[in-house]
Amino acid sequence: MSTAPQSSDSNGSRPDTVLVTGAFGLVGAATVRRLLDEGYRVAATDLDVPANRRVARKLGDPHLSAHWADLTDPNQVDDLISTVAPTAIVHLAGIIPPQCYRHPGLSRAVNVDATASLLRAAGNLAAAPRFVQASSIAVYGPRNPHRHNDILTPDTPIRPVDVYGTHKAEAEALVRAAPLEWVILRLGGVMTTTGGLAVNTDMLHFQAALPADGRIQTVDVRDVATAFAAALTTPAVREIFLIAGDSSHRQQQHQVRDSVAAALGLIDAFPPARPGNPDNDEAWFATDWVDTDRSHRVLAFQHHSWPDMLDEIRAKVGPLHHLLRPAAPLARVWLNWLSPYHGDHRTYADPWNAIRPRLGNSLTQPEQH
Ligand SMILES: Nc1nc2c(ncn2[C@@H]2O[C@H](COP(=O)(O)OP(=O)(O)O[C@H]3O[C@H](CO)[C@@H](O)[C@H](O)[C@@H]3O)[C@@H](O)[C@H]2O)c(=O)[nH]1
Repeated sequence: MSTAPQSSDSNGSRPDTVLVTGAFGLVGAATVRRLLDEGYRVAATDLDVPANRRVARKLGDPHLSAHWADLTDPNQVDDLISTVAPTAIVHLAGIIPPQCYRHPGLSRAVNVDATASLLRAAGNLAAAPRFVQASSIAVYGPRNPHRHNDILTPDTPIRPVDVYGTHKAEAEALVRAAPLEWVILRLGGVMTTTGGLAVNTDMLHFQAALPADGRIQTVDVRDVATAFAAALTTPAVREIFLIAGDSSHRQQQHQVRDSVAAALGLIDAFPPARPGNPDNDEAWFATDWVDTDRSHRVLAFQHHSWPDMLDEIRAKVGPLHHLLRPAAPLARVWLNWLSPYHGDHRTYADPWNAIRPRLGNSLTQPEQH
């Protein structure tokens, strides 16, 4: 059905068939594209929904096979693994914020239990595949920039407090205990220049809750894909890597959304966001700047700076920019209304409590106010 992938370089053997889970999501589609471009045979699995079928059709490639499966069903996982018999697995399937807050049970089923099923089924193969796990900076928990002068490293103690970070930390523990070669990538704020970010009212509500001055290190999804591809052959196994963009990606939350909106033509569309409370270490979101020296040295993935991403967005929007510009004041009124702080005149952001009425309790650990 397909030609054999190119042979390996001197660093290690190149996996024949790579199974990518969550293959038609934001990171998944970019990773599948990258692996196909590098000559891999890719077995892509995701939920059988129209949006995923559309992405699969767009990616269409003789070296790509789509396998529709619900990974929360251990029988479907067993069938998938025995059918594909992958030589490596890139495990991206996940439920991310804010959906995981609305559906904490589903989040556990996908982010933790499905990981356990995949590891168990992979362990039953004659040759255990390498397992590359998508994790997140969220495992470190809330980060008050007024308290922490340091940046995150793989050795910074984890302290997840929300559903997402807690489930990702549990999944990491399962992967680390498994008797196979593993690599864990903890991702920063993944961004794209081509659409594909799930921007909906829940997301805008959630974004508005975040402290304006919270630190976040963004990264282009294509660079994330490069990191996952490199993790398939790196000799540095049983290691955790932090994946974020170069120093131009070290930003505050408000800078990310304001600069993307401006690049789209929606200048000043976002009402001013609230600052975080310097005296409350818990009332911050679980993002920060990270040390990428080692990950970049080993995985060589940083190629798209933040200014370059904004230039690309501007170029793609083109003349539509002029049409969007007059819409900015209207967008501002709507976004103000969507904010969880609408009509509340306190000074500081209080993200976990602010999103609770709409999205439910996002915490697994009690806050210490
Ligand atoms: N097969 C299968 N796929 C699932 C399941 N649940 C979710 N998925 C798929 O998992 C994909 C997740 O993609 P997105 O929602 O677009 O998220 P992402 O931004 O690509 O998230 C990636 O990065 C996160 C860190 O930033 C990771 O936490 C996440 O696991 C993923 O790698 C989607 O295509 C979704 O259909 C399931 O039960 N079975």
